[in-house]
Amino acid sequence: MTYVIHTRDELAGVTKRAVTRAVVMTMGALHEGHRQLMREARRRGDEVIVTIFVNPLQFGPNEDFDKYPRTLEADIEACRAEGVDVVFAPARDEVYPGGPPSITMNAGPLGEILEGASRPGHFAGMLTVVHKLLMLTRPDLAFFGEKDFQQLALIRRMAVDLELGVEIVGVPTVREPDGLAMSSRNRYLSPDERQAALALSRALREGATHTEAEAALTAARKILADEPGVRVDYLALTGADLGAPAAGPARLLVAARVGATRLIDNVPLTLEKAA
Ligand SMILES: Nc1ncnc2c1ncn2[C@@H]1O[C@H](COP(=O)(O)OP(=O)(O)OP(=O)(O)O)[C@@H](O)[C@H]1O
Ligand SMILES: CC(C)(CO)[C@@H](O)C(=O)[O-]
Ligand code: BAL
Repeated sequence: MTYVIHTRDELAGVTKRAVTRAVVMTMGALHEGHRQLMREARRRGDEVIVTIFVNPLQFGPNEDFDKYPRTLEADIEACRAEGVDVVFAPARDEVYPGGPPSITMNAGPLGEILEGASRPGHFAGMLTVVHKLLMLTRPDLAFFGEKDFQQLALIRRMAVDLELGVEIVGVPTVREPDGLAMSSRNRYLSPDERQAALALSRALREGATHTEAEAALTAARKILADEPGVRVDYLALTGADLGAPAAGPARLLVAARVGATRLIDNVPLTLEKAA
């Protein structure tokens, strides 16, 4: 029997596998946010793979690659507790056997704004390793957190633009009871800095109570300005696709330094009126 097919839906029908494989990519130092991704992956996948790899390619020369927390034993325990089937924790040479790759991803215009403006090359390095890890693990589903909202948008874009044949699933941000977005980098904060860092989620929460763009930004800006321990890198209001804000679903995003630690956060909001 020879099938001749003409549409991508038909192609998906003939290439569909019996088992649904789900992947969660991480840099380790796992917390409840990562565990939520694993639970979603477990719920939708027959097989769950967690990757743990601190990717040198996405760190700038003055960033925290060397001091990034590495807690492999505890991470494996967390994966076990979530019923993960496979933990893939490769060494650098395993991912980049020939040294740094000469062919890499270009993150396009969306990779140049916000995080991309502050961290040149970050998204190209991130997309390159995500693409490699997708090729190595060959999943049907891949789970990423909304905490890294621009990253999630870029990975979705790459999957569509390059026909990667993987469904990218976004998972809402998991927060500490006091509102702080969970992040491996929260470990760097002193008790005073952690207190100051609460201004980020407080500002976003307050901003999101407004339905007019300028009012949302002004409210968030004021809360950030009132916290001397926080140095804002950017506060931005965008459409839900990170484009210009219009009436409807939008996103309020912040990046700031608290001491030496750079944190990001974002929340959804709905605008009645654009800026
Ligand atoms: N609080 C969170 N809620 C939901 N998903 C999260 C949260 N924090 C991280 N993730 C997601 O977990 C995946 C792995 O992220 P990563 O290992 O970089 O953790 P991280 O806490 O974001 O670390 P970092 O502090 O270095 O930014 C990403 O898809 C990221 O968006
Ligand atoms: C997606 C990722 C694992 C790629 O290194 C990283 O950027 C992260 O942990 O968010
Ligand atoms: N959590 C996003 C990866 C990074 O900051 O390098």
